[in-house]
Amino acid sequence: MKSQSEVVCWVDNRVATLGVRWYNGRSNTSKRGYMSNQEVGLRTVFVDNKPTSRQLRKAKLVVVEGDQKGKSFELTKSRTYVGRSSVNDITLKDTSVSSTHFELRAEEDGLLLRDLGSTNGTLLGGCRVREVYLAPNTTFRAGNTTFSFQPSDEIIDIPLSAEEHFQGVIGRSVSMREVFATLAKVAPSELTCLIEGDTGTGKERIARAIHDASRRSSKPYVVLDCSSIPKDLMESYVFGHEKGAFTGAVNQHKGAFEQANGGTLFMDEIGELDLTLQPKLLRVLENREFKRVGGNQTIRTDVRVIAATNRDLRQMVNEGSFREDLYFRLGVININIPALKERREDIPLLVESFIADVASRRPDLPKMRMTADAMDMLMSYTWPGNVRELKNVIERAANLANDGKIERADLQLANSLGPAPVAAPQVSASQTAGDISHITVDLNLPYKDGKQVVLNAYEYDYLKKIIAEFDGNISQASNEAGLTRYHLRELLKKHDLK
Ligand SMILES: Nc1ncnc2c1ncn2[C@@H]1O[C@H](COP(=O)(O)OP(=O)(O)OP(=O)(O)O)[C@@H](O)[C@H]1O
Repeated sequence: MKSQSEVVCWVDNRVATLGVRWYNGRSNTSKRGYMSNQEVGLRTVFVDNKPTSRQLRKAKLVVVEGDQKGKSFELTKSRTYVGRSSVNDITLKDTSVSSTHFELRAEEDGLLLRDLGSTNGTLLGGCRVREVYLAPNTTFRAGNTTFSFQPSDEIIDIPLSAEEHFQGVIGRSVSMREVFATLAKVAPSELTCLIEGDTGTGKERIARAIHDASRRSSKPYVVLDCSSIPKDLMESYVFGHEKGAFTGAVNQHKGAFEQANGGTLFMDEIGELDLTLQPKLLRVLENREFKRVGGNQTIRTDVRVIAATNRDLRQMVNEGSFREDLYFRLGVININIPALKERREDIPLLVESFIADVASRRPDLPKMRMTADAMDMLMSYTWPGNVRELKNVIERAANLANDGKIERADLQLANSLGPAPVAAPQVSASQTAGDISHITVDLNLPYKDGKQVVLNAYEYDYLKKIIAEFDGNISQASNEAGLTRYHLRELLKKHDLK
């Protein structure tokens, strides 16, 4: 049996192997060195085997054909969105270009050009491409505009945190160290933040960490989950109401802004905020004042707002279901949390912390340890429910383990490809909304976690069926599902079904 430290060490070796894969095609020495002149994209700089910073090569997109011929756009971020809508980093005038047409993502392997489900496609060498790494001076076309990709000599340094945690948020991956470095700078400021990431990636945890590391830490921290509040009560939840403002308003009520006065208001699932309320929220963010529902008095407020979403707000703006001005106002600082499967190096550390967590709550349980075989399974699983799912798997396994030894079977993961076995909802035509007798409700899980388990299983089965039905044709499947091609592709990717 391996001791815990051996397991961690083994995982470190495993991470090193992954590292070699990331740096594929380059010499091993480059892992510790600096970016060479030929390289584009991102490069992580290691000192004493620890990632210390990232280097990003600046580049330009030059329009070589089309209405904007001769125009040049700078690429200075690790992710750049391009399209017709002003919500993008680069806005084009070409009407044959989609609202958000493609993105350019700086990665360790180079600069990735990714079509985002555009109508007219992205073409390189006459072929329609979905994803391709660009070589310097490559030309490609979107709509009637042809671009040339031209790297520059300049390098931008992106700092990484030396720590493997920030206010209780854990991670040792390069992407989380980058998030921690941003949080350290952003938390003491008064800036509004928008946290984006899939469900269960830790957005709420991070919002709390920002509050705890801010000057407001001794003041209230109020959470408002926009997805769980009935539409007609939302305004009252946010701004409060006066007695008699509507039927049932028997007393005056202080809303989230008043409750959070002096502190932080975390608005979770901001994408669910009704369109009619969005201008009112924008006004408070700009003027710091509001009125209760049914009230005439203007109330001043001193609240820092942190919003989070697992939906693609840019897409929602393009579709008209989220206001562009509010999107920009909330995203003064954008924090993007990657899915767990994109930062598997974090898993051992998270596991260690979740095991310690169970141990502190259950001193009656024997000392727990994870077998290398079980850790191997955790490292290769797809984690559609992200860190929340990992936490629940560990919690359950700790209770099932024999003599504290957590083995593969205790994890109850179906395999390394699909979601954990759960009672998936079988909805028949005769079932009415609200009839959930066919779903097993597990009261051992908090509401959000239980809901996610069912949702994951539903998504997985739905995607498998719809893709099989249309023989893998994304356009037809997305039409039938009422999803954009981009959204469907993202869901397939989330469940490793593409
Ligand atoms: N990096 C992390 N370190 C420690 N715990 C984490 C981390 N990320 C997530 N968690 C834990 O995982 C669980 C889910 O996290 P959280 O609720 O913050 O996710 P979320 O992204 O806000 O989910 P949703 O989109 O469903 O609201 C929580 O118990 C949280 O404490």
